[in-house]
Amino acid sequence: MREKEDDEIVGAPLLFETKEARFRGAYKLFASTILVSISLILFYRVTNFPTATRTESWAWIAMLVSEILFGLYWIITQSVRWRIAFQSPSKHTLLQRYDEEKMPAVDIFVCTADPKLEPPLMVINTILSAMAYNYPSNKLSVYLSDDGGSELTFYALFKASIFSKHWLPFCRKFNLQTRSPHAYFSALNHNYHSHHHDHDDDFHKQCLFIKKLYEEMKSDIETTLAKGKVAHSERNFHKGFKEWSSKTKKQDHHSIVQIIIDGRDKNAVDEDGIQLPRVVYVAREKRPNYPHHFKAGAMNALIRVSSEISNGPLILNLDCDMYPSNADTIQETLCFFMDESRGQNIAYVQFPQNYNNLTNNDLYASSCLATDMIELAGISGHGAALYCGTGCFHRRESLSGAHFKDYKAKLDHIMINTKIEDNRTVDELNEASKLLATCTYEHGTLWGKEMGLVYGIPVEDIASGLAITCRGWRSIYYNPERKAFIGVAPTTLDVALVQHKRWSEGMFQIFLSKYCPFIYGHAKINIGIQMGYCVYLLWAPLSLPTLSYAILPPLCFIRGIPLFPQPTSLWFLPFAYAFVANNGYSLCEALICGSTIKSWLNLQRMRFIRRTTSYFFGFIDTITKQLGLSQTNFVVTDKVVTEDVQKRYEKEIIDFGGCSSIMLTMMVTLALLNLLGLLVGIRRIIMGQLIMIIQIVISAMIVMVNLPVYEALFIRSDKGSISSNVMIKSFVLASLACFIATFVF
Ligand SMILES: O=c1ccn([C@@H]2O[C@H](COP(=O)(O)OP(=O)(O)O[C@H]3O[C@H](CO)[C@@H](O)[C@H](O)[C@H]3O)[C@@H](O)[C@H]2O)c(=O)[nH]1
Ligand SMILES: [Mn+2]
Repeated sequence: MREKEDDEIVGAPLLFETKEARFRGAYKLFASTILVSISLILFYRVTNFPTATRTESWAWIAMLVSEILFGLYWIITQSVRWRIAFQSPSKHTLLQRYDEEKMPAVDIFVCTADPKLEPPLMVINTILSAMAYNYPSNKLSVYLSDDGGSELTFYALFKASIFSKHWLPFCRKFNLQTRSPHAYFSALNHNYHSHHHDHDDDFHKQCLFIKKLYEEMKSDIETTLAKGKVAHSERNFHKGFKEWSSKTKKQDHHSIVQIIIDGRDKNAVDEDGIQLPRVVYVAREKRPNYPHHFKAGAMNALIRVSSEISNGPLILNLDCDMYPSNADTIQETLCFFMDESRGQNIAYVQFPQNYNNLTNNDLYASSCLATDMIELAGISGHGAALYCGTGCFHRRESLSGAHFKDYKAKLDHIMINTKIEDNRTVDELNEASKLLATCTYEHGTLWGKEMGLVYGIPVEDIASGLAITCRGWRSIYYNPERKAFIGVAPTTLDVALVQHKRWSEGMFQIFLSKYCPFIYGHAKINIGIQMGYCVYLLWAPLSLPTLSYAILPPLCFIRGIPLFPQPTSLWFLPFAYAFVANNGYSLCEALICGSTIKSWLNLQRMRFIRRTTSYFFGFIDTITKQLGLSQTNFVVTDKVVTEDVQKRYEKEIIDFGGCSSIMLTMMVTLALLNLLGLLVGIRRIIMGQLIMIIQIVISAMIVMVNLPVYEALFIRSDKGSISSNVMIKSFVLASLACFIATFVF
């Protein structure tokens, strides 16, 4: 019987196809020329070592070390450009081959951490779009993990569960693609007339009605939020509110599990009489003396709680600010997992992160187009994907810690639903689940080590993905034409830098920990994957060569020390080539990926600022943590913006407001130093010291990138500009550096 089934599948269309990018040969040729120029640069450094003064020798050594580091990093980045793989799933083949009965149940996890930083309205928009997936609702369960332990969030979720009774039928009836009410209504406001339902009277009426319901819910939630507590009259509508008392605090409360919509309840239906998906609120127990392991802890509690309630074999993990924006994503993803010949060893399918609030030229370079279209697909070419914490579908088994070989031994079926009929009441299920979400539950277990997400690293996602890959699983990166998930990008420099500091720090921590891909992955994953991971893990140390390139050239101008060859010398060529080829290539890559020249320039600015601030302080903090001087933290990014900030953001004016003063001081000091260097350098060139030309170009580039910094220092006076306090500090520091360079060394 079994054989016959296999026979039928042989020769049948595949559920997904993998294609490799073209022109790889040409690229390899081009990359080799850069490699040659890098080697020549290093050769030049070693053979032309200056011995005249000690200062000169030290400066030279610093340049040599920086160039070695840049060179090594460049080699690492080649791994993700070697074998770029694009995936194309075939939803139609899937639907032809499997009927709904055979499809696996999907548990969707949404994490939120604080009702002030992450507005409940945003959270429920994500929940509502997840509930509205075009998928049999008896197979969908949506879990909200609330690390804020807030009744305000619970209230919003409860309200959303009522609104969903209208929203879901509406989405179905008019086959909406965007199923986040907020996103849908905002888009509708912008281009109502271009909407194809324009003349449809029925649509028009219903749309107005639903919109009114949404507005009412929104205003209820906002009023409650403003009051800071749920009104007495409202509390009577759900017994779940009893879980909160005046003593409940964010970091000190018992575990709360409330099934708000019970997927088995025949009365839990929408306006069309169709079953609603299950909705569960979870706030794991928090106590002051117990570490809660941030998002990783929340995810692990959800894995356990959901296994008790629905136990879907597939898990979709979302941040509260990432809403599903394509109703068919689950089916597309199933093409990978359910492919008969290649699906069994896939642990997870990761989608890229997209944002709906980017400015025309992506002011803070949040979109990472080249990363999404090329680099991540480049790791995929080696058979793995980076798990990025959101927009990722996991096989429950692999996420929970199974090794592929054990899994294979256990079952050779494609995803099957293992949940057996459960006759327990909602209250019984709530109580049973609560026990899985207590502070002590994990004591003496392998949770956070070999089971679930890994603890102790602020980018729990990357480390966990790596651990899963090393357990023998493959993973897929899929970047579909129509965006699958859309989130919120930072709208101030501060948030952008804090986020990158956490990332660079967490990733470097992975590199230094036992999870270092070269060691942990040795003999388990191929070298392409090991290197691919390191493209990101090494952001923090990359700050050091960047800083020396930003500091030494201007200081050496002042002293009159040349660091690069004469423009008339042949040695000038490899430097010039490496510079032009790298930047030219990066620009082409960006343009091919659909970016504009201006966005590319913004990316260069943000890269410079990130490397010299976020990554540098990330580096320092990682080192102090290694020495045991401080502890891991997870600074949740603020997703709320004031009108003032929003206006500046829309006008693409950099908002320096709120920036940590140490990061700002660093930024301004470097900007001033290079401005000064440039002026002195120009004087030297005029005096005929042509040898300074490369140094001048470097400083000139840094000055160009920093134009908005000078503007914020000397011209602007709005709230997003730089305070005089920081300006004075930076002036003193920059002058001190010049003074030391001139007189001390
Ligand atoms: O104690 C915590 C802290 C955070 N979160 C949630 O984690 C998510 C990510 O937090 P956010 O502040 O938005 O961080 P980002 O920098 O935007 O997140 C990126 O980086 C994180 C790792 O640093 C990944 O976990 C995320 O998926 C990825 O989107 C949010 O949904 C939070 O609610 C928790 O549930 N509990
Ligand atoms: Mn986020």
